[in-house]
Parts: sequence; C-alpha cells; structure tokens
Amino acid sequence: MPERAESPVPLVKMVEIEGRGRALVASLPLNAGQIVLRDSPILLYSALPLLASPQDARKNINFEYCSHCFKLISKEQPSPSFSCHYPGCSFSIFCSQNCQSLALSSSHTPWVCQALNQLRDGSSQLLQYPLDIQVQARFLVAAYNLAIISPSNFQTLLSLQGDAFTFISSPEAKDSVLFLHSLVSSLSSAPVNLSTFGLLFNVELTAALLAKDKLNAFGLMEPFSPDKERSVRAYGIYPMASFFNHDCLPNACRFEYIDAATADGSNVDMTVRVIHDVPVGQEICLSYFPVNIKYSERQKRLKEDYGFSCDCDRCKVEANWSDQEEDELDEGNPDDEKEEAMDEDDDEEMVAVDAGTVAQDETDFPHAYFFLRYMCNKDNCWGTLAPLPPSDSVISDVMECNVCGSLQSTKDVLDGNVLEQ
Ligand SMILES: C[S@@+](CC[C@H](N)C(=O)[O-])C[C@H]1O[C@@H](n2cnc3c(N)ncnc32)[C@H](O)[C@@H]1O
Repeated sequence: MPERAESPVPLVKMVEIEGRGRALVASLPLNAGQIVLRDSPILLYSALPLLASPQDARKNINFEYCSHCFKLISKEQPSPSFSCHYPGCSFSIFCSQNCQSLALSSSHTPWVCQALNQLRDGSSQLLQYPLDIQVQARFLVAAYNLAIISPSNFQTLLSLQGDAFTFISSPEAKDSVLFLHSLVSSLSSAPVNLSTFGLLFNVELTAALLAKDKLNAFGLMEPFSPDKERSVRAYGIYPMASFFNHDCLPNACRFEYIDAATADGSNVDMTVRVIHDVPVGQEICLSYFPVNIKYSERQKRLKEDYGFSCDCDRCKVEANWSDQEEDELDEGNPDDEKEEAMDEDDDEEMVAVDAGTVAQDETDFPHAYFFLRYMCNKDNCWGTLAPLPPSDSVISDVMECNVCGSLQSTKDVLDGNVLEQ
C-alpha cells in the first residue's frame, strides 16, 4: 500500500458546477500520482444477499469475511475468529477482538443484530424478490442504525445527492421501495426517533436513502483473477469521495487495499490518485466503471444508474461513431463475453486498443493515448494505471493498476509487458 502523502493543505476543494452539481477541483497544481484524497467510509455493508447463510454463501469457499472491516478471514488461519455475543446470531464473525468490540458499538449493535435476524426469519417474503432487494435491506438497516450511532454521519448521508423521486423511477422500483419500507417498519423496535432530524419515518425517507446509496455507494471488490468475474464484497459510503463526478477518460482513479494487514480498520479507506499532472482549478473526475466500455453502454448505465447523460470529450467524439465503428473496436477484444467492473458486475462490452490502432485512428480516436498509457494491459483486467505517489515532487516511473495491483514501468506499459504482481 503506497504511503500516504501528507499535504499541509487540502489538494482538492468542492465547487458547484452548473449541470454537474457539486464537484471536486484541484486547489493546487497536482503532480501525476499525487494522492488527492484519503477517505474513510461512514457506512459499510455486505454485498452478500441477506438470506445466504454463511454455509450457503461460502459453499466450496474456504474463507469468510470480517463482518466489521470485511477483511478476509481464512478458515485455516491459526488465530481464532471472534463471533457476535448476542443470542441467536450465528451470522457475524470478526477478524479480531478489536473489530468485534468496535462492531458491537457501531456496525453490529443489538438493534442491527436483532433487525438482521428478524429479516432472515421473515424470509418467505424476501425470497419472492430479486437478490438485490436483500442487499438493499442490509443497506437500510445500516443506514437507520447510523442515525442511532452517529447522528452527524447520518446528516452527512442525508446531504448526499439523491432524492426519493430519483429512486422511484419505474413501477418496479416503486414496488421494491414499498416492500423494503414495509420490511423495516415491521422490525420489532423502531429504528430511531427521526424527529431529532426533523424527519418522519416514511416511504419517502426510505426511497431517498436508497437513492443516496444508488448514486454514491462504492463497491469494495474481490481481488482480481483473470479467469473469474470480479464481484463486490461490500459497499461503502465515502463522504468526500462521493463528490467526484464521472468522466469517461478520468484524470484520477481510486485504490483500496481491503485485505491489507492493518490493525486500525484503515483497510477500508479509499485513496484517490491523479493519473497525470492536473492544473489548478481543473475538475478531478473518476470513471464510475471500467474505461473500456463502449459509448452506447456507458450512456445507458450513466442514465439508468446515475440519471445523467455524459457529454465528456470522449463521448462527444464517440457520439458520432456508427454502430459499425463501435463494433469494429469491440472486435479487437479477445474475450467479448468476459465482464469486469470496478463496482458492479453488470453486462458491458469491452473495447480493446493497441499501439497500431492509436497510430491509425488518431483523428477519429484522439483519446486512444489514454488507453495505451493508462489502461492495464494484463489479460481481462481493464484497470486504470496511476503512477505511485511522487517522492520529493519527482514523478514515479512505476505505474500501479487499481484492479489487478500489478506494478509496471511506464516503458513496459507502452511496450505491453506486465512487470510485477
Ligand atoms: C456521486 S455523485 C457526484 C457528486 C454530485 N455532483 C453532487 O452534487 O453531490 C453522482 C451524481 O453527480 C452527477 N454527475 C456525476 N458526473 C456527472 C457528469 N459527468 N455530468 C453531469 N452530472 C454528473 C449526477 O447527478 C450523478 O448522479
């Protein structure tokens, strides 16, 4: 895990940009690789469906996750894991005594434990809905618990983008919200007295919380494996990182090291590094999904999942491409069927590019340089490469991939060689 580069002044500041809402811009000129943000989640929840018992969910898998910090716990590890003390709770285990005691007063309070067990007991209703609904039920329990354990973090969650109207965009979504709200309402003890926030516990609030989750949650991914679809292990709400807008050719990317050997819970922290120099005042953007997805698919996802149409420089160029041009690029992909995603494992198609394509299509495809220079060339990875943080303002020649974690020299990237895992 690269060392945190401490800066005496914040390197990004929040501004309002017409048509894009709140955004983060460089408050100083930034050097390639510089860490512009390190953010801790205010809320984390498992991406596993609620009704998957540890046994079902882990069939043939020789590990479990800490229910607090989501670090992998190998069943073969010599040290014991720690369980929840509440009666009847067989679902939560912790990687250390520290995580256990933190969880019992924060992420896994008696209310959470009881709520999750009650939802599992009433499983027949949940089983009639898609698995996503079970994960959303976990989010709601975590969100209403936040109101109890940390009113200030709950206020922060409420201040993020997303309202009830955003979420209830279709009859199916409305039906899911009504069902999820009825589930939370049926819990034996009320989640919290929301009047302290000037709020009523009603369907609109539940829908607004779900919208905030949909627009702002980051997926903490399982480690990369070239022959397996990458899945989400947990979702987190990161209060500052939530202000990064999207660009299809981003100038920054995020790194997490979820299985890093840390004792203080910082394994779930996110760091964001700029991938090349950025002048003062320029907006810092992430890509909300891997950069190799084709234009029509990107537009569809951004509209459906985030409610906007992207008009970044890359989209402006690709909007004029014919279907055939999009498909021609797609043909270069050795494994069209393979899906890979930064945060969600939805269908998407790949765009592959090589040095030949760059030279040939420079006019039609001016952003090809980005793919050559900043997209990982490891098989089926499609991660983004950022230089390691600069030392004494000297830009590193080693690029790190934010998906497979490989380290490659700039020369190797351009030559297509993977250097080191
Ligand atoms: C994670 S939030 C980013 C921060 C948000 N702008 C705010 O004001 O809180 C995601 C939302 O930001 C807006 N957004 C992100 N990227 C955008 C872009 N390239 N163009 C327009 N709106 C964008 C969309 O409304 C999207 O649902």
